[in-house]
Amino acid sequence: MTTSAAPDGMRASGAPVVAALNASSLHRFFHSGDEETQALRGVTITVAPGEFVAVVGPSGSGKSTLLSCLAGLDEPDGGTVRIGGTRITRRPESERARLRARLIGLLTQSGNLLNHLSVVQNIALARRLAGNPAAPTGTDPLAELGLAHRAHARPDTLSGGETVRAGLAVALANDPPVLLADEPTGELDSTTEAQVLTILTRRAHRGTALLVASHSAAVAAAADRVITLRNGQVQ
Ligand SMILES: Nc1ncnc2c1ncn2[C@@H]1O[C@H](COP(=O)(O)OP(=O)(O)OP(=O)(O)O)[C@@H](O)[C@H]1O
Repeated sequence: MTTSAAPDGMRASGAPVVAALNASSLHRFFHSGDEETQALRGVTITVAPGEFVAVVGPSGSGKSTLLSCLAGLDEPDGGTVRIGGTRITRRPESERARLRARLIGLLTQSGNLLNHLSVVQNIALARRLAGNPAAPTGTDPLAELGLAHRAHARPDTLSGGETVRAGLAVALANDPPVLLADEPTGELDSTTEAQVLTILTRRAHRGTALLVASHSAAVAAAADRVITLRNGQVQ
């Protein structure tokens, strides 16, 4: 909620508000032989700091492709992605990886935990990759996620709900301004899903911009805004 009388897109001070995440006219095509799949066809979205946006749409509508492009895991064939004003597209992979480590928390369907490391070692690795070996002050993601007692567990010994929370702890290890999650609650029962959504909502209230791709009605209900993708376009 805003109490300022400043016009849209401006702070009360007159300075422009920088979107946490801005994607402009994203296109992504895949080719296989003579077949072309237009996975993204001109997708433009903006997420403000502290906003929780759900991306919904039928299977194959482009949700995972969109998240990969937003995270800099994949390079779109056209369009631009900016995180907090910093362009992440059209850069070498090494630069995209550096920016991703610093600016984006990412939870993918394949998970973001290395099985040969404990949960706490996975968090430490995420911090080293971002060039932040020390924890951000005042944050202990494991305590926040109710997972302190599983800090030294290997990921393959965790329950489904613990695995998602451990993945979130890694994604949040550097207190990123943007958190992207692909179907984070797909494997969870409704009680555990509600717990994860409470954690995500709390994060948004602390200023993190959240973009969550999901088929779940509960995720859409918890979000501030829902974007529907169909055939690679925002409806
Ligand atoms: N690497 C790839 N090579 C070829 N086609 C791909 C590739 N990745 C995605 N696609 C195609 O792009 C389209 C969008 O796929 P995407 O995985 O983004 O959809 P989605 O909305 O995430 O689906 P789901 O909800 O089932 O996960 C689909 O037609 C898919 O088959």
